[in-house]
Amino acid sequence: MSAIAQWDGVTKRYGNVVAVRDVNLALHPGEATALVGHNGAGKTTLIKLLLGLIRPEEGVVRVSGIDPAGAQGAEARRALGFLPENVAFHGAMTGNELMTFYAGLKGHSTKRNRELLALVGIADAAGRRVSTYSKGMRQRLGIAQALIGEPRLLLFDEPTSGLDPASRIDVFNTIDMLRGSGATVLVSTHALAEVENRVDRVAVMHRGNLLSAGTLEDLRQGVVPDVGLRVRVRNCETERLLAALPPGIQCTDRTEDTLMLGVPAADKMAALRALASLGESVEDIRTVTPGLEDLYRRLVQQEASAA
Ligand SMILES: Nc1ncnc2c1ncn2[C@@H]1O[C@H](COP(=O)(O)OP(=O)(O)OP(=O)(O)O)[C@@H](O)[C@H]1O
Repeated sequence: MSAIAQWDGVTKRYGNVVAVRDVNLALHPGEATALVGHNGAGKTTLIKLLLGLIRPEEGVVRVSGIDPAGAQGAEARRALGFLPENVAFHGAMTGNELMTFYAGLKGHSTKRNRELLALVGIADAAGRRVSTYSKGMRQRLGIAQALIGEPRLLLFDEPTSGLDPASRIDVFNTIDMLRGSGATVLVSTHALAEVENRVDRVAVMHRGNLLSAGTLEDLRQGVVPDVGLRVRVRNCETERLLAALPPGIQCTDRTEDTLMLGVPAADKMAALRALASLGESVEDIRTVTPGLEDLYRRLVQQEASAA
């Protein structure tokens, strides 16, 4: 599948600070990708590079095959919709006026503006000054302006920061809808649990390095080759059970009545049989699939211990 956007061997420095280092990443048509990482990890820098606002010191950035900071950058940017991290609008203008303004800036017709405002749920407030909007409504307006001109690639920089739970769900529903309509979406976010089932791929940034990129399953394979088992133990017999575990089973965490075990995937059935043979001390066994928060934490830990 050819990429709609890509960073090839990209390094960007601000003075002595290496904001992103040798990043290789591609966005594929029709897919939603979450860009996750701590504050200062380099997420916004990657987005600014795609927008052509900054140039890399090393490597190549392409949007639809075009250098977005080059002579044909304006053409590449026409395919982009962007929601900045801190969306700020002139409070004296109405939603309608702002949409007209942004359509003019982008060189697109205003014909679909009303439809876009309805899509994000603020059509009724379109005639009101933006200074009367709540934070969530401003964010919705930000999404509506990003959708002007039906961009094929949408870049959302922390679209849910500062929003209440209902508005956060709405934002992710909109992302789902865009993805369903065939758009490519890159969403930079700290909301790992919220995003995990809403995107096709995840790219994990840490201190300017891309630690991992792929589907959640790719991340799981790369980070946790073991199967996780949560074993509930009767009568606080954890010590006895630990001593009786066959080799190859690692205890990763424990409480008085629960053991978290890691088992190589190939040995899962053998491990389950061994646990079952320990008799009534074992009250319950559940396999545990690590979520994005867990995977992210482990990736960062791995990086820290390798450094
Ligand atoms: N204009 C700039 N001048 C100097 N340093 C910068 C500039 N922009 C970003 N940086 C630095 O580059 C690094 C990456 O910043 P970036 O904004 O890309 O991170 P981020 O992952 O988007 O962070 P956050 O989640 O806080 O928005 C940080 O160390 C930041 O301080």
